[in-house]
Amino acid sequence: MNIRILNSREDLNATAAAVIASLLLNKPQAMLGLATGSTPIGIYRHLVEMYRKGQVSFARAYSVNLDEYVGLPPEHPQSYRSFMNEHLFQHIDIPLAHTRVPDGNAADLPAECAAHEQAMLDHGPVDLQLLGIGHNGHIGFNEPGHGLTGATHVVDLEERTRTANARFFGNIDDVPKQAVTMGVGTILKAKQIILVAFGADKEDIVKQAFTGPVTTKCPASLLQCHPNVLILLDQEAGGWLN
Ligand SMILES: N[C@@H]1[C@@H](O)[C@H](O)[C@@H](COP(=O)(O)O)O[C@@H]1O
Repeated sequence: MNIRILNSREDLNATAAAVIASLLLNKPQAMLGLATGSTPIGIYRHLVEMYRKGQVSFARAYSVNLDEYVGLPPEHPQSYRSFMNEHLFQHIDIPLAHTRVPDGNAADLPAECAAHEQAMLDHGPVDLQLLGIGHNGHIGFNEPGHGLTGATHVVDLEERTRTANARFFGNIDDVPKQAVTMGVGTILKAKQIILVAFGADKEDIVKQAFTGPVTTKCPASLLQCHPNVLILLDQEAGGWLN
C-alpha cells in the first residue's frame, strides 16, 4: 500500500488523473472502474481537460461503475448514470456502449448484478479501480457489517450514508434505501486501486482503514490485502501522518 499526501486538492486531482491517463496511453483498451460522490469530480474535470488538450483518449476504453441507487431510472438527475454522463462521459470520446453503470431500476435486480459481473469478465478485468471512502469506511456501497458479500449485490443503505448523500437530493426522504454495488470481492479483483480522500472529516476513517485491523466492520480496511493500492490524500485527510 502506497500512501501519498498531496499539497492541495488540485495536486491530488491532477495526480489521480495523470495515473489514469498514463494507463490509457499504455493500454488504450483498458477497463476503468469508476466512482461517484463528490470526491472524484475534480479528477474527472482534469481528465476532461486532458482530453480537450489531446493528451488522452478514451475511444477504446471501457468503464464499469461501482454502484447505483435502486429505484432510480438512469435518466433521474440523481442517478449515478446521470452523474457519470454529466461529469465525464458526455465530455470525452468514450463510446457510451463501452460504459456500464448498474441499472438500479432493473425489474430483475439479481440478473442485473450478474450482468455487471459478466461485463467485467467480457472486457476486464478492471485495470484501475477508482474509489472514494464513506465516513463509516464503506467503499462503493459496501456498508460495515459482520460479513460482506463478495460479488455485485443489492444492499440496504445505512441511515448515516443516506444522510450524507441527502445533500444531493435536497430531502432525506428522497434518498433511496437500497443500492446495487460491486462487492468487496469484485473491487479486490481490480489490478490496481486508487483510493482518494480529502477533508478533515475523512481523517479518522482513513487512519482506521489503513492502520487499523482488517475487518468487515470497516470495508475499506480490506484494501490492505490488495497488492497494488495507491492512497491519495490531501493534507487534512492525511493529517494523522504528519
Ligand atoms: N457510494 C458512494 C461511494 O462510492 C463514495 O466513495 C462515498 C463517499 O462520497 P463522497 O466522495 O461524496 O464523500 O459515498 C457514496 O455513498
